Amino acid sequence: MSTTVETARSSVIVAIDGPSGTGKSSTSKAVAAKLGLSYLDTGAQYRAITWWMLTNGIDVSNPEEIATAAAKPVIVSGTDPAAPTITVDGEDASGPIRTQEVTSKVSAVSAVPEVRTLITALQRSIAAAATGGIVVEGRDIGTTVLPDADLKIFLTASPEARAARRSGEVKGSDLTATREALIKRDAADSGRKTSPLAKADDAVEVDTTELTLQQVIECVVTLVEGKRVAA
Ligand SMILES: Nc1ncnc2c1ncn2[C@@H]1O[C@H](COP(=O)(O)OP(=O)(O)O)[C@@H](O)[C@H]1O
Ligand SMILES: Nc1ccn([C@H]2C[C@H](O)[C@@H](COP(=O)(O)OP(=O)(O)O)O2)c(=O)n1
Repeated sequence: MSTTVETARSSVIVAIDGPSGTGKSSTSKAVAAKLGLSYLDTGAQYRAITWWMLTNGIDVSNPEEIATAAAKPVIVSGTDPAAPTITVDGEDASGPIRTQEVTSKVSAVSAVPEVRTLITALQRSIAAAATGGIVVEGRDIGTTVLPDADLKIFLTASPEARAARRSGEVKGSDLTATREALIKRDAADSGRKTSPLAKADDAVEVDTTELTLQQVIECVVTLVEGKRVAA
């Protein structure tokens, strides 16, 4: 029997954190699909609550207003890595959560402690329900959400590489502006008081600057399989 099949049958929990554009989503989805695990994009949940705030007239520059409204939207994440979904109050939010407006406001909304408490509880319940194992990606998964994860990975890459990857996704985008926006968001996410973007002490750091996506996927699959063999 191959180790891949054995791994797929274990209920391994993998936490993948890191700043924007390091390859968390692409890597997590591919690793989960390859090993038969569920997949959770926690950034999509913070984007979803931000989108709800913006479309419901909440002043997102006012943390008290955000805190008061935080429990109102019902956010549901589908965890199939081949077709991850996200709905807010039953409505498909996968498109609207990727707009520039949401991207520019998500750090402010996700810094509010009441928002984090609610979303963290949601993430833990999804991970607990994934009896076949799960790959969860975000900013504070290894440090706060799932500190007992079987494997923690912290992806990094140079700001230049990350900006080039991100601008490659949007036709006609300005590389310098993309780089500046990434650095600004990283600073906000790393500098907030409540569970900031950080590497857990026991996380394996993988610098993806000079690696292809395929190489990163293979590296993480090998690390997951290593955990399975060691267990
Ligand atoms: N190692 C890599 N080399 C080149 N491009 C990559 C690499 N990893 C990811 N990408 C590309 O960079 C973009 C951002 O990746 P993504 O997985 O969304 O990052 P994150 O979730 O960390 O923000 C995507 O278009 C993806 O295909
Ligand atoms: N676990 C998480 C995941 C995301 N966030 C916040 C901070 C991030 O800037 C936003 C958006 O995350 P997302 O992973 O979608 O960001 P990118 O794919 O890197 O653009 O959400 C968070 O605070 N904690």
